[in-house]
Amino acid sequence: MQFLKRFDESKAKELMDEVRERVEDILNQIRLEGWDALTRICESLDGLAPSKIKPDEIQEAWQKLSTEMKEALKVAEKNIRSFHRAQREILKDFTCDIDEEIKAGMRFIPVKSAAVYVPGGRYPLPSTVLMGVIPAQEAGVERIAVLTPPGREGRPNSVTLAAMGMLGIREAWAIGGAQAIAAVAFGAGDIKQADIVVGPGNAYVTEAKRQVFGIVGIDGLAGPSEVMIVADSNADPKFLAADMVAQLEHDPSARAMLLTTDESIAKRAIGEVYKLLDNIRTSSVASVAWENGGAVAVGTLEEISRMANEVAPEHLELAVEKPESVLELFTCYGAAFLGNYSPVPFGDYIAGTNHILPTGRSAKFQGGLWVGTFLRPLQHLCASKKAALNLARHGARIADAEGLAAHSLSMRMRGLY
Ligand SMILES: NC(=O)c1ccc[n+]([C@@H]2O[C@H](COP(=O)([O-])OP(=O)(O)OC[C@H]3O[C@@H](n4cnc5c(N)ncnc54)[C@H](O)[C@@H]3O)[C@@H](O)[C@H]2O)c1
Ligand SMILES: [Zn+2]
Repeated sequence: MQFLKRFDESKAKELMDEVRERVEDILNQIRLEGWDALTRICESLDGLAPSKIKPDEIQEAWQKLSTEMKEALKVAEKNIRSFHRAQREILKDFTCDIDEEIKAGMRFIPVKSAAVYVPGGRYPLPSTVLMGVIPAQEAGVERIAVLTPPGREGRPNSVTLAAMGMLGIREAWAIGGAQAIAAVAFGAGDIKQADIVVGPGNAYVTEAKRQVFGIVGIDGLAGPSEVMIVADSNADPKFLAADMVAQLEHDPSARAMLLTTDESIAKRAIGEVYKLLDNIRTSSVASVAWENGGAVAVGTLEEISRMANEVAPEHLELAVEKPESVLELFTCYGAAFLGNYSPVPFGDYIAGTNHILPTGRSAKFQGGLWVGTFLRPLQHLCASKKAALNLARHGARIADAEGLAAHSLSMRMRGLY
């Protein structure tokens, strides 16, 4: 691989240590002092006390939304719901015969209570309301609480509220950051503890989810955005540049990597990135992200796929001829976008796939948010009296080897009668 531009990794570790300590402190305060600590932290970070968003306010935001925006959100809802409903359908309860006398099975039962974090620090993200809430609804979760920062005007963005209204959300809180995650992970004031906390966020939010995992469930680690674009001579440098800047504008710590088999495409795409950064409204964020987290390299498709499977990017875009067959080379990514006409933003907003996806190499061990995130696969077993004899004979030997006498007894008793 020949790099034309590399990441600047120098500050990354220091920053992560700082975030880890800061978040640990926030979580401890809220765990020990509840609502009082939550209030103190919200006021100091976002300038406002935590507050409940009334159901009327949510419904009113939906009523007041323009017809065009309503239509856009409806199209997104329809597509996202249809993809996630199809996921629910593949998770069927089943029982199988291990042999004639032993049956085993699984049931998929939803968690009772889920909290969905919707980012809103730098930009309001009404799209994340849809991405977090619809899969929970399709899974059959009873209580869905949404948490989102209050925003500069003191209330969450009106489109974010309208999206909640469209989906019939009744519980929402204007609280952001690690403190929002702590509030639903431990419970605080009137905020009840949730069974699972899902949703993307900045480094603080993501680190908070990592630290509360085990006390509550989490969907995964969906931190600052990343894209890896794989391009051959078929690609359009203007498309490539727009797709890179589309990731970079999310956060100064976002990343965009272009790997191409064609050096001239790489050079032209870099030129287009600088042109865009000169003009685009979000260039103050995107330019910092490009300096720190922009990378461009040229190599063979084999070299590229090897690197991609190590980096495990959140988004993988395949701007190549025959993307469907090239996809087979790639095994670690949150979501893949095939061909020149499936840019990542279609997945961000409207096409149906989820945008809450693993970042920071976590696609090596997890996928993105889906209906299964909210469903617990519960296993059960039923052996007949006849099966017990054989199971006890062999099972007791293993228990005896482990020295677990009551285990052995429990099985042998069943085998005797
Ligand atoms: N991976 C994914 O699936 C995915 C999807 C969408 C968005 N994202 C990411 O979500 C992130 C959204 O970030 P955001 O910052 O705009 O909104 P956010 O809502 O995640 O965070 C805002 C909150 O961070 C807290 N905060 C800010 N500075 C802090 C500090 N110094 N110490 C402690 N807390 C602090 C504040 O309380 C604020 O309310 C972006 O990084 C974006 O890339 C990821
Ligand atoms: Zn995006």
